[in-house]
Amino acid sequence: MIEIDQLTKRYGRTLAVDRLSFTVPDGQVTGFLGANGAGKSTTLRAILGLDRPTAGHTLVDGRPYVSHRHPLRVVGAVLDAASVHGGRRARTHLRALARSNGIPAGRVDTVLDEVGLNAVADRRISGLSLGMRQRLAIGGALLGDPGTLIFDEPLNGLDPEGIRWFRALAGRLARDGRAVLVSSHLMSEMAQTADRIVMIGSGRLLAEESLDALGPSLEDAYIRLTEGATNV
Ligand SMILES: Nc1ncnc2c1ncn2[C@@H]1O[C@H](COP(=O)(O)OP(=O)(O)OP(=O)(O)O)[C@@H](O)[C@H]1O
Repeated sequence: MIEIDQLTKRYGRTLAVDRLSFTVPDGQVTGFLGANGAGKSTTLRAILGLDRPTAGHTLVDGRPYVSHRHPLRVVGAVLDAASVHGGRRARTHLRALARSNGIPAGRVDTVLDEVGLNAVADRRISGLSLGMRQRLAIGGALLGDPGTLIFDEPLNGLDPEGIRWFRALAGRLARDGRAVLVSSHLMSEMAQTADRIVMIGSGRLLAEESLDALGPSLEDAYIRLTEGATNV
């Protein structure tokens, strides 16, 4: 579970996030929506301790992310799949990640299976397609079997079958009791993936609602709610 409480982040004169509060509860997929520059990445970075808030705080399972002894076992996150690269083989990459986080090596094969990369596990990452690297990054997030998952634009590079696979995976992770936060610009996809929606504009909360409460068209709700935000 993630709790964001009055999170504020200022970069010089830019107020990227402005007294933002919302919750990502266990057992549901929460879709995180906002226009370019609305403050989504800043919020995700704050949750993961990569950005220090100007004010307010973020908690994962009741504690700041950085205070968890083995963070990868608490939160799995994919912020930028393209950042997984290089000459290592996919399996070796996951093994190294497991080792450095005190995760049993046996988990690697389970995860490779889960993300559908068994057949290419011994290929070098540099030779994998963007979609395969996306799956590998998702595998890294699943490795510690965490109770909370954060996916930033996870559908980039995935083909239609990959998108369907991700949708099923997110649903399964939530049904197993995990808190799942997914940011995406793809409204139709969000409408099929999320149970609830958090929408932000200009760093402020615009809506935190169940998908059903936002009406029959998520896209219409998004346009309606973001119209007032200055940076749309
Ligand atoms: N390191 C930084 N230094 C200065 N300004 C920043 C920095 N990071 C983000 N910003 C600014 O903060 C605001 C929010 O940016 P952020 O990347 O969080 O938005 P976003 O919703 O993730 O956008 P996108 O969908 O385009 O990724 C923007 O005005 C951005 O220019």
